[in-house]
Amino acid sequence: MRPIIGITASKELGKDEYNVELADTEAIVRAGGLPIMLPHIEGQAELEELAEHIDGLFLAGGWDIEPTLFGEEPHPGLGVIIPSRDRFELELLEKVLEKNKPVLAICRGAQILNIAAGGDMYQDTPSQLAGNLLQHQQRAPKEHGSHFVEVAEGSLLHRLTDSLKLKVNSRHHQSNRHVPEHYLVSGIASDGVIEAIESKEHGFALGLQWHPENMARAGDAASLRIFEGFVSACTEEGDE
Ligand SMILES: NCCCC(=O)O
Repeated sequence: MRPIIGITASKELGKDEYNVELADTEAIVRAGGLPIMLPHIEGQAELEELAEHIDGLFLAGGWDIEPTLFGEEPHPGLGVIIPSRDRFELELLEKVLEKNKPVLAICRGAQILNIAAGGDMYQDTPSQLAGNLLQHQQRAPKEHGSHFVEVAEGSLLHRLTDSLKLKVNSRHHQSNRHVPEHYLVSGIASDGVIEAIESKEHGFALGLQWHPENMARAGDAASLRIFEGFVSACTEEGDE
């Protein structure tokens, strides 16, 4: 059986509808998984059942994150937030990780993964992180790899991609700041921006600041391997 992979839905401010990116569903299907969209439901019993039904969780990209979730008030550079989505993702993530089911978290998802773990983040990286930053909101096409990421040797990301240096796309203004001890920073850009984190305690809980779903669409080998590794981990978990 193909593993069922829940993709957390995105939502536009003021619109009563959910959406998911085609690139996310396509990358999961191409890797052998069955994607389903997860609306922002509430209720501990409902979330528990949802976590039980899915074989893996894909935390998709999207809007900014409510800063009080990591003990801060809003910075002037904070963008749109959708508190119902933050709440839903954090609660579901906790239940999925409790069950040691695989999690692949993209961009905003990598930030949610870190907040759930007890870390914090820059609300607006360009105005909060000193130094010469790279361009993290590329003007190149979505699938274009525009800067490099140094990958930690022996990490899950290394094993998945078989590479210690990846060229990645970049579309974010927020980023992870402090990452707790039980997580590994497994990818970093040359300006110090954290590009990948992974749990040391779970089989597969990986957060990527870039968008491999767009690069996979264009046939990028490392991105395809990330999705294949994720779906394969979801398959193994489902077979237990
Ligand atoms: N924080 C939401 C993800 C996108 C961004 O960081 O700009």
